[in-house]
Amino acid sequence: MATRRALSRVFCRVLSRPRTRVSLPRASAFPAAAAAATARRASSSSSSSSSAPAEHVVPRTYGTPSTAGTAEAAAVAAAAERVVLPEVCEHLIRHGYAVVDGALDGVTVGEGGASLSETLRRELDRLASSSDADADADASSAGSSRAPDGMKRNATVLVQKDRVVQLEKANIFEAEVHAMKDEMASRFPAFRALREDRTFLTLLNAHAPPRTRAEDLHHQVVKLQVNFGMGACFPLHFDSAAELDGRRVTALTYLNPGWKEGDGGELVVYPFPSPPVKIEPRMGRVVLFSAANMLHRVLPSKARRLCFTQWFFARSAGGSSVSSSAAGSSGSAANGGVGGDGGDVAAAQVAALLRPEMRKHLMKVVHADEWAKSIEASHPDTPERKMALDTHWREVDVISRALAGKFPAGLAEVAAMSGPGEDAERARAATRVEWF
Ligand SMILES: O=C(O)CCC(=O)C(=O)O
Ligand SMILES: [Fe+2]
Repeated sequence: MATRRALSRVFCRVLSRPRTRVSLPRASAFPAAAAAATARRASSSSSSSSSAPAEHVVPRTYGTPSTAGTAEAAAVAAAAERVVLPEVCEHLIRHGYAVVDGALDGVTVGEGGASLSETLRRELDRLASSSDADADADASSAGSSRAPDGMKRNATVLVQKDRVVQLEKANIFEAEVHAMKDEMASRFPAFRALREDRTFLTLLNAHAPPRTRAEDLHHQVVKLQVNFGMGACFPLHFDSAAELDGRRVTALTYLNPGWKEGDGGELVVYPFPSPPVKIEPRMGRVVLFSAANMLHRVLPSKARRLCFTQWFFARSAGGSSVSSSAAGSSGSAANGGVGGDGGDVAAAQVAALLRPEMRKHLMKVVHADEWAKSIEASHPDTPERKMALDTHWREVDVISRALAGKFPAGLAEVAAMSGPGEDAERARAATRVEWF
């Protein structure tokens, strides 16, 4: 306990660092993408061609997406080309996250139509505002607002030794586009196009190429979310566990034109050993990060807040290159660096601690108190919440004892490296951290 407190005291800091982001110019600065979008629109609407008829056989295709050739599909593809740029992917790979502004605002749905961000906002607003008076038997359990028609309360599954329980969040509701019945999905054509169009996924594979075929991005899901405010939030968490689930990249898009300072609901990412980064949920902003390795949370929101998530999956779980090619690790690192001289031992321990699998454990200790408070803030006071908190503190104690016993020299260095000041910044710059 004393070790844990000492460690988290060393590490705990306020979120004071200004936001880092990759800002992109608006539509007109991307003539190639704009031309491509126009061309796509033109080809989808024109029915005649001046060139000679093709001689080759037209292959039969299977599973043509229902949105193929629509204005929504063209807009979604054009927006993906503006988000998944080489420099954005470079930032994503190097820092574990990237923020892109303005990409969806500059693309219109059809000639002279609304922007893609506004079109998506209207669709999600319509879903979040729908209510079936009889449908929500669920409102009482988490003591909050009722579920919009077609949405479900966000819940985390807690696996206990002998049973599985649901830990529900207050005032946050979600819907997965692929789970919608056809009739319902057809009422949300822009989201349907987003789920079906593969431009985003293909560009991620092209600009952030996986090191093995098994890690190639293979499919995607889209989850819509409404947060009704009243302090609703997400606790510290990772989106996936690489060994259990093939999710590699998370892309969040925020649709809140009226967001202002004081509304809360900021996303915080923790690219440790760099300081946490607070990201406001502003209209049209897209945030990408490593689904398996980026710790994040959502701060309590005072205002209604809309967003959606795109998750990009490898074909199957496991096969993560980071677990097999640890950043700068040596054989002795996993063994606490036994056998080298002092400096080598500390360096080997730092490398071992910063490997994604180990950093995940380290994060629990570093942010132990904030993590517990975020669990409390995100869920009503129920036996399930108590269970989650007990599990959290049990894990923190086990991990802190294990790490302090095995990596004493490395912990001291990592603590110094994650602090403020130029020396710490230099140390971080010299350390390669793997995110994917
Ligand atoms: O709403 C957000 O900004 C993030 C949501 C999130 O972390 C999740 O759905 O896993
Ligand atoms: Fe998340």
